[in-house]
Amino acid sequence: MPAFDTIDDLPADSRVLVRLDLNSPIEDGDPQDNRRFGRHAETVRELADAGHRVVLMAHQGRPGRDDFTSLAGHADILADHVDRDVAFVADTYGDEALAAIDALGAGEVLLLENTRMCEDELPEASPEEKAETAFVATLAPRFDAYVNDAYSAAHRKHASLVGFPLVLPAYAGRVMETEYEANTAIATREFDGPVTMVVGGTKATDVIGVMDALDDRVDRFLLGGVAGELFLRAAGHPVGRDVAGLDLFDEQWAENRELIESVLDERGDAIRLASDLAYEGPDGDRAEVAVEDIDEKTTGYLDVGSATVADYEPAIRESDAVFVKGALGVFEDERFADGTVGVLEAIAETDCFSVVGGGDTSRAIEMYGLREADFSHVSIAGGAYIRALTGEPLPAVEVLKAAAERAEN
Ligand SMILES: Nc1ncnc2c1ncn2[C@@H]1O[C@H](COP(=O)(O)OP(=O)(O)OP(=O)(O)O)[C@@H](O)[C@H]1O
Ligand SMILES: O=C(O)[C@H](O)COP(=O)(O)O
Repeated sequence: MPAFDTIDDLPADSRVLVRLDLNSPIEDGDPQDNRRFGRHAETVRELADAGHRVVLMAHQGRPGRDDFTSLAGHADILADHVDRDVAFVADTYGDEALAAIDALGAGEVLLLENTRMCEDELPEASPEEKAETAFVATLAPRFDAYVNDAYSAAHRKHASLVGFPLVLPAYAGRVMETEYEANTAIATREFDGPVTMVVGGTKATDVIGVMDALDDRVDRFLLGGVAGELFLRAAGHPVGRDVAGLDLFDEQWAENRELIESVLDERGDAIRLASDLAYEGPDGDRAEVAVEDIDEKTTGYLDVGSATVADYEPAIRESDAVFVKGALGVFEDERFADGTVGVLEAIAETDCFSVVGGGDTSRAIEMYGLREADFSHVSIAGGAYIRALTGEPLPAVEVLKAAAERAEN
């Protein structure tokens, strides 16, 4: 039985207020289509097809940043995915919004303005405090139910995520359901064979925390990316040189050195480090070097090498479950995609339970023509995925669970 009620449990002909996560890259002021739209479209379509009146809330960017924009363009992209009209109103809970909500017919869909344009949304606070805001108190009485589909924002204690489910019967949408189940599997499911975690990317501080927390749930960690180079450094290799003016290595090294050394010391037998690395050679081509032959920190490395991929592939094939967090190299540049793509291909070829997480890393799947269907789950969450892996509760999920308990009693 799921931890919360789902849209299967919604009473017929409901007026539903639905929270999505349509937070997207913005280019020249316009939102760019991405996998979040396609995923949420499933929930929206299902609700509209069932004849509910569907009012959507979502956020975009953060106040003060360039990506903080209206959701007008998001409504158009979503409409293409849902294959029906998605009306938009440039208001969150004022008279215009209320009029548009009241005018909505059965099976119709309306998107409200960026929730973060409403003052009550952002400061993080308890569900009880958020439920008392004018935003929640004004909108809630117009609805029969609240649906949360925004798993990827569930680590935030914002009004649209934790306030409404306290005062309305609350349900999980399809994205919330599948993300929750897959992303908590590492902590909750029993697997018959080895559990492997591929660890890479640039946010070394986050993933090292995950490695520390998952210590007893993971049989082997396959390392690459910035985190991998920091572990190589702890093992005595002079690697981790920043290129292109970025500061990815030294600060994270200073911050995590002790933890890295202790994780390596305690779980060294479970940690596989790259045996070779790739860099940009003098003629601009990909060049590789064995880690043993690196004796000076003069080169910036951008991928794991081919011997490392050959070493990681059988480890993946023998696994019963593989979780991916972070890319093994700068896959956006074709020359340095071999590590990330090689590992993803190996996972796709096996029938193990597999979850690929992280907004950037999962982009490699479409960039290099892999099929999402060959993985058990490709997450659309970033920060929430990291927290799920460490077993940290997500506030918006906790309120959904509490709502289900309330409904049962
Ligand atoms: N050696 C390296 N040097 C610099 N960047 C690297 C290296 N290896 C991987 N990367 C970069 O890591 C990025 C992915 O890492 P990130 O930590 O952002 O992971 P993610 O889990 O995909 O993202 P998010 O948390 O944003 O959802 C890729 O864009 C890739 O270019
Ligand atoms: O894009 C995301 O990861 C989520 O929408 C959360 O966005 P935030 O980090 O701005 O809260």
